[in-house]
Amino acid sequence: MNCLSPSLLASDFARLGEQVVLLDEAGAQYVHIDVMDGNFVPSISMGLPVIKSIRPCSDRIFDVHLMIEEPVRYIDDFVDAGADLITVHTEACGHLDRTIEAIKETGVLAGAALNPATPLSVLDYILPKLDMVLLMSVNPGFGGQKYIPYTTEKIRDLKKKIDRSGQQIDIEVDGGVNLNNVREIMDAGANIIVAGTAVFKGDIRRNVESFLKIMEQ
Ligand SMILES: O=C(CO)[C@@H](O)[C@H](O)COP(=O)(O)O
Repeated sequence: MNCLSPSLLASDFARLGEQVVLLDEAGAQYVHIDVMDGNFVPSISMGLPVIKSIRPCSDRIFDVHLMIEEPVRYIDDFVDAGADLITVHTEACGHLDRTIEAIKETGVLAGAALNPATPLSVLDYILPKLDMVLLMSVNPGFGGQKYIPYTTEKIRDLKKKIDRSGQQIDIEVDGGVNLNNVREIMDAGANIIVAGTAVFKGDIRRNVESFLKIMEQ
């Protein structure tokens, strides 16, 4: 299924709850929540209390992207706060298998994220355990960056790898996605689209509707 996951990093934090309701009403299927620790990535964004406070605003999938070192320490806390899908970075886990197992034990969906320059081979053995692979199409840490063009080839390669495995694993793409490049990204094989600036800049409802229209074609 094709899904839009607007990134709250680009939202108006003073009106966060309202904007989560608006995304839901406009039809976005996921809510993308970027958690940054100032260590794995340079920025510090939002964390557990924020997720807990917006959870009552929407029943949509809370897609929690952990850009933190050794996320295994906090899996239960993010599940308790309301995460439905937890994605950890392959580069941030000393023991990726243990971390993915810890997510799956809680019953929520498990994703692995790859920075732009990280090769797909890191997924070779772990792929069957994943519900989703997140390909970063910018270097993580900031919204509003430009899509890195070689990501499109990486999406195609990942799609082939997943098809060969015979499993149903989602491909999420995150960073610099807009109304002009989303079709190309989906044609390459992505089915979950993260968009921050392109959703929150201007008329949020109209932007979500425009994405959904292109994504259903
Ligand atoms: O994880 C990140 C950045 O680290 C992303 O989720 C961005 O927040 C996407 O923002 P845009 O590139 O769409 O503005």
